Amino acid sequence: MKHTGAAMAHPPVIDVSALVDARASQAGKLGAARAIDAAAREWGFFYAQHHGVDAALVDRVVSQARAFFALDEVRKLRIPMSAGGLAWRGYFPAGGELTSGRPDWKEGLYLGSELGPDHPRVRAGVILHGPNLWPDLPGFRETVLAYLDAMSALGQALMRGCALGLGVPESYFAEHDTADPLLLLRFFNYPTRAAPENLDVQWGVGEHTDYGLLTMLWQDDAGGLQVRTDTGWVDAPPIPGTFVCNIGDMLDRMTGGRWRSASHRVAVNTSGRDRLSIPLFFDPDFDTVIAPVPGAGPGQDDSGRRWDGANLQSFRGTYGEYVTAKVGKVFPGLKASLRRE
Ligand SMILES: O=C(O)CCC(=O)C(=O)O
Ligand SMILES: [Fe+2]
Repeated sequence: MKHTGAAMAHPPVIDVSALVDARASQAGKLGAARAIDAAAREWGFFYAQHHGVDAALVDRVVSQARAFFALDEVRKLRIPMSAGGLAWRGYFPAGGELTSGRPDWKEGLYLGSELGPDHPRVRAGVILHGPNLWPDLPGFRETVLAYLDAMSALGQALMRGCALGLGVPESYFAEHDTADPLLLLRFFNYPTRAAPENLDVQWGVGEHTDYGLLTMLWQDDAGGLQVRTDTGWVDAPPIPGTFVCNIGDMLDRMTGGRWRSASHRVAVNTSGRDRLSIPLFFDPDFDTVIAPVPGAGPGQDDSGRRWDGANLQSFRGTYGEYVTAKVGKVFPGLKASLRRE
């Protein structure tokens, strides 16, 4: 796909206020929806501006994330991912995640919807479902849970725009895929200190696509996120007050490839200070059978252009099946615990 008009230096910034404001006009909603459709086709990425998420809440989340990473490693490792089990929660140190087969030079804390031991899916041992592992920091839990709620509402609003952009009723995704969305939240810190020489590190995060519907990312001002386009890699620089949003594999699949689940990566941090990023993955209900949106064309084999060499358009099954196959590759240690089940 060619970029129209003047070449854009980065994915477009879209005013999404009409999608979050209940009093907005239909024309306003359609304007935002068309902009999302164009960006999703051309880039698979856009910046959401005027998104309505309380800036003070975002500041509190950022402060909590910084406070967590500032703890010494021994304290961070009091909540290791190995203690999170199948729920996929907790802390991993730099070098512990292999996004594209090599260790990423980042440390992270995995969080998500808080589900107690009596929740049916937790009882049944369904992966990605369970309680969080909370660090011992005042206000951490309340802040994260409030942020999950606010971002879930934004995710639903953006999905209404996605539906309108695809020419289906605005409630389409809420009715078919996101009545009970899978929400995963990650705090990442990309250290300035160099990786040890014996570790085969090339990226902060290696090239990959996201698995689900829509990712909404807060990033600090250090930079380093890059997006793959038809003509090469392009920076997605920090823009204050926005979330970087990108289309995941499931929206690519459901639109028959009309929308791009674009490859992206993060360069090793050379900014001279640690880089903080906070992606929120807004994904389909675990048990939803992934089906094409009405009017979507037949998907064509896209294995030739995909980073993982997989033909995404041939995927059939539930989102749970898709994501289960993916996560084991990223954390080999947890895959082993999965096999024991
Ligand atoms: O940290 C970032 O900027 C991007 C992280 C990312 O792509 C991911 O976690 O899927
Ligand atoms: Fe990603």
